[in-house]
Amino acid sequence: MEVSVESGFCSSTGNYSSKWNSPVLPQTPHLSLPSFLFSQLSPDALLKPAFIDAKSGKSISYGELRSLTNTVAHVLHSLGIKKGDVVLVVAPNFLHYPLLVLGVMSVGAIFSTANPLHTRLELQYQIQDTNPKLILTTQTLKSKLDEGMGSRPLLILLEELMDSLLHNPQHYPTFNVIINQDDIAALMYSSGTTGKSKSVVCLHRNFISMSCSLRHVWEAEDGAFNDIYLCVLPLFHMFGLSLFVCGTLAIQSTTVVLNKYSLEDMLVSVEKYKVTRLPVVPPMVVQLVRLQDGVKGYDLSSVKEVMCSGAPLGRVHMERFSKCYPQMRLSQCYGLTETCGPITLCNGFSGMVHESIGGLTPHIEAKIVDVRTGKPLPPLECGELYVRGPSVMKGYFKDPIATSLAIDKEGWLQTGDLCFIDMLGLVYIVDRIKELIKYKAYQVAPAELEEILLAHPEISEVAVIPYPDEGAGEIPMACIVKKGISEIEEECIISFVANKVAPYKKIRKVVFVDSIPRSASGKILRRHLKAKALTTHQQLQISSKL
Ligand SMILES: CC(C)(COP(=O)(O)OP(=O)(O)OC[C@H]1O[C@@H](n2cnc3c(N)ncnc32)[C@H](O)[C@@H]1OP(=O)(O)O)[C@@H](O)C(=O)NCCC(=O)NCCSC(=O)/C=C/c1ccc(O)cc1
Repeated sequence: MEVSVESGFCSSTGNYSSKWNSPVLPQTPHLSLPSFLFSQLSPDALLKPAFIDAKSGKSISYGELRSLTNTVAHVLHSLGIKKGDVVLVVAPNFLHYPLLVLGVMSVGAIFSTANPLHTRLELQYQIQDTNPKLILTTQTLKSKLDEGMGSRPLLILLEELMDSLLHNPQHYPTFNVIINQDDIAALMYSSGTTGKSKSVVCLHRNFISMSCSLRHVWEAEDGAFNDIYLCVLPLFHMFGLSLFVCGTLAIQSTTVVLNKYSLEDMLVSVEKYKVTRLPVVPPMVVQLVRLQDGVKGYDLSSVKEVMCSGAPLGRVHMERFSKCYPQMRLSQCYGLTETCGPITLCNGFSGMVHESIGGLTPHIEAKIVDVRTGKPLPPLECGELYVRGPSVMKGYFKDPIATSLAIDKEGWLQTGDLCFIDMLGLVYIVDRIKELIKYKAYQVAPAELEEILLAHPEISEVAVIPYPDEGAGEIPMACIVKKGISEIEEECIISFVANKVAPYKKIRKVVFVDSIPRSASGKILRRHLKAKALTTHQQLQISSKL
């Protein structure tokens, strides 16, 4: 076999392998993510803060995290939660969020999340899909969950649960239940490459390998144990969850948790806690560049690295960022909910790797597949990125068809991203093939909005596509074919959708078209439409200015 040391490409298989040597993954079948993480705890870490609340400064040490995780497992058990039950958490970030994740997993239950911005209908869809036995939510969000639900799962307020846990500490024996690496640890939502949002089945094995891999890569950097991370990313999505539950806990560093993102709160926290590593999504980089002068009052000298992911970051923004903040390394990484966290990272590569999303992480293999022939391609040639490895999801929950479309018999996951890999093994994203809009790095599934719009009596055909936007990356735009003599206007369409979806999914632009271009099999030709809609919209803008 001819494997290039530089690129990791094997000319006989057509596969790329990671350039990292692979950390040994635990082989014992009986292992959960929490028990794995706590088994690795060094005595030095026990008194060290694992998480700090940015606003109040309250913290939770590694020792407390371990004992409270055990307490949560006992409390959930006493509430009747058993192995395999789903526990849904609907909440924004808060100090004890990771504790809940670990507590739910320790009882053998399945952790599931929802964006607190979701509407009642969106939450209902998720509840019907995964049938949780228990919902944990906040006082503010409760009303969205307890009205109009059919057979109601048990609902507990997080404020009350946390209050009783923290103010009546009890010493429980170590909770004992057999959890296998192949048991389900979490159900997280993603729309994948096509269709509506689906529940991704993540096994303990997936998260354990993610932890091993992040630890292996991050520990290669100096002073990883002393790093201070700032968590401004939502923990209810995989990017945040994987970094701050699998990654930072594995290297036993400290994470400062911000409940709600604002640029100012982020800067205050960086200065106050001397944050060294800052994982972000592109809109935050854009804001940092835009408000460069406003940033001057803050001491950001502690920041070594800004890690950006979740959506593509434009070259212009990267260059501007590097000019404004020369002391900070801006790196990109890449992952999907389906890969249970990042599968490329820039660590280990020196120099300017800005435009790349980094190299494959340990144990991850890739293939660049020619979209027409299906054949694997060598370095510098562009095709769809396929990935394989121990952190790749088991599949979509109770959806064997979607699973078989996403993962082939050899275990390759189709990412829906058009990429190439260079001679050094660095991966570059060129375009997106999948039907997906990324608004502020949140996933918006066109199919979901199209279904809502088609129910409008004055709409005969519709396609929802991404429209470029500097601040948000992309915004959802509806291309509408009106029915008969309808005179429906843009505002009507925007407000028709607005109250049915979370704010980040709103339609923010509309173009009226004569027809929706389709392939012979009836599939919407989105690429074609995107180009057409862009020009139509730009022409409209020009004529309105004249
Ligand atoms: C911090 C952001 C960048 C900006 O926040 P924001 O400006 O406050 O807006 P929100 O996102 O909170 O809210 C969206 C909209 O809802 C509005 N909103 C807000 N709260 C309200 C309210 N209570 N009432 C009504 N309106 C409201 C809010 O104003 C806003 O509207 P608009 O101003 O018109 O844009 C926020 O969008 C954000 O956290 N985005 C990141 C999303 C994210 O984590 N994405 C990753 C998904 S997981 C995945 O796909 C990939 C996994 C992955 C794995 C590994 C990797 O390496 C990489 C990736």
